[in-house]
Amino acid sequence: MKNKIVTLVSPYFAWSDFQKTFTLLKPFVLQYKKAYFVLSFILFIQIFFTLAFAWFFGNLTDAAISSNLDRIKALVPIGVGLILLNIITTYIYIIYETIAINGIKKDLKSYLFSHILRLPAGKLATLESGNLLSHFNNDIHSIDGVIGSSLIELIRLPIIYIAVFIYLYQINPIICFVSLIVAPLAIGFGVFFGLLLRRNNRRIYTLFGKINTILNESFSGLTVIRSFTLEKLTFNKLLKKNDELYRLEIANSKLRAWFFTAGELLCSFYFLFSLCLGAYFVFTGEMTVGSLLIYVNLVNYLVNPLTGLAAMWASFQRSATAVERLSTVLDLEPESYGLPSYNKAINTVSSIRFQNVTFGYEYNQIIFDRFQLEIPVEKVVALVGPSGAGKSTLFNLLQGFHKPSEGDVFINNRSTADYSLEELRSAVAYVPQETFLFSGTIRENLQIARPNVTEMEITQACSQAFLHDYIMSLPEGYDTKIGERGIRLSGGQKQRLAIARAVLKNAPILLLDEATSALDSETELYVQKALQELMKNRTTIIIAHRLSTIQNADVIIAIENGKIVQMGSHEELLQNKGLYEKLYNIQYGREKRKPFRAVAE
Ligand SMILES: Nc1ncnc2c1ncn2[C@@H]1O[C@H](COP(=O)(O)OP(=O)(O)OP(=O)(O)O)[C@@H](O)[C@H]1O
Repeated sequence: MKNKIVTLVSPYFAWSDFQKTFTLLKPFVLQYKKAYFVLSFILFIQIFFTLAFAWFFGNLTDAAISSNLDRIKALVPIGVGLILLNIITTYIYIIYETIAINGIKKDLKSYLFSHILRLPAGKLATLESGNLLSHFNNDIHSIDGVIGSSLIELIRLPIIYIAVFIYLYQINPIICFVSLIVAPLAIGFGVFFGLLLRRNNRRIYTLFGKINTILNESFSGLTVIRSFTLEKLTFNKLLKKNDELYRLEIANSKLRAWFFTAGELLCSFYFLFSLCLGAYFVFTGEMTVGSLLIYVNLVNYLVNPLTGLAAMWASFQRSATAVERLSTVLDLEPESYGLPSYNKAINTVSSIRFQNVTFGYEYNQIIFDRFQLEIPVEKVVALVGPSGAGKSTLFNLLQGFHKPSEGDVFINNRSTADYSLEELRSAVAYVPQETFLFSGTIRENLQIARPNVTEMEITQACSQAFLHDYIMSLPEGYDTKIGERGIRLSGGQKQRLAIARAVLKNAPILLLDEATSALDSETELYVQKALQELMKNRTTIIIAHRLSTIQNADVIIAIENGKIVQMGSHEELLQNKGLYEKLYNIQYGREKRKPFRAVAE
């Protein structure tokens, strides 16, 4: 039986929830301890006001009934003073509460973003982009339950309950004791509804994430949606989730309505009961009318704190769900302590070596098994092989995006694990298959290559990438906006912009992931020329999809299933009947050998 109850309750209530929530938020809350100190101080003043106002009304009533004008005259300035002080403290309270809550949210947002930026590629790949956005847009905004007024209420409500209880006990102990009977009922209600709300909130937050993912994917994959006429399907997918969310929100509001109605009912009955009992005591002469007024003013504080605590519990459950979701990201170990920034510590490269590298992205997956490769420095090395052979994985290992489970990658006879991430990545210029452009101007997209690039370096790099003339033909030149809201660059122009970025980065190692899409021969020629300039005096590794582009490579390495099966020059490999010749024949056919050699001189 006991185990059954534990199993039933544990999804809703776990001590670890409290621990997790407070451990995660503690450092952020401590940053604003001054604000919390002011809020706590005001809290005590407000408790004093609550009692003082009740005392004021009661005494004023008694003074009026006994026609004591002097007493009335003495009480009026006290009432005015209390009102003024109350206004001032309320004002200060609002300001400091905003400072604390928004400050914590701001810090948490920055911390979360920097944490995500520092996560290893493998772990980041497991997180959905929609969920990541949802952490910023929904989860962080839902932590009020543990950092805002609810936290203050947690302190205020028990204190106000005790203070009012003691004060009213002096006036009439019997009515006070009735509140003790109501207390367990009020707390029970709150806990029950709070737990139900928690279950719904979990589902709601998961749906927020899913909806964000659908939206995110739809906007970035709009072309695919259109060409496969997936509009209706995508719309229905969103519609389904949206309906589900709507139903859950309605269910949530019904729960909240039940909860508040039950609380209200309890308070009203208790109020009515105490009023009748009080009226009876006035009738028997055991209480004055003024005392009854004090009672009427304060009696709600004997039940409200209890239902209030329950409401706070419900709000806590909401926040705990949000924290639970945030901790799925924050619990992941980042790969560096600080945020990497450009740091060119490796100026020249004397050796690059993969030594006994064993690696798989997932547990039990083996892509490389004791892989050995020495990359000749300041040469052009081309990697060829069928899809899935492991070419991109070699790039990932060299840049430290993933770490080998055994063995090591060495640069200048030093393990890449011993370089900081910023040293390692600043030594590599990577030209990906698809160039990513940030929204902003052409200049801004080039400036990201390295800090403090000069105007002259930018124009030189663009000239070297055969892009300068085109940029200058645009009305706003280098200030032309590109990216989401700007002009669209063609595939070849994007590639050349990526090459210009690599020229500006001026790193000793160049990694080129050749674009699979074929360019027209003129653009191809420009891209090839730009690349040849870029490759001078650098150690270049190219993943070649179109074999036409690598005939001049110093070494071609053919990889299959994570193993080197051939190595040599274009001519050497063509003469051997092996993987390279097979790939070459698939792409060009024997009869087309001649035109192949004419490209990109
Ligand atoms: N993030 C990942 N998680 C799990 N497996 C992966 C991941 N990335 C790649 N793989 C797997 O690793 C293997 C090697 O992939 P890799 O991308 O290195 O091949 P490739 O030779 O570059 O292929 P392509 O020429 O098609 O780009 C493949 O079987 C692929 O499915």
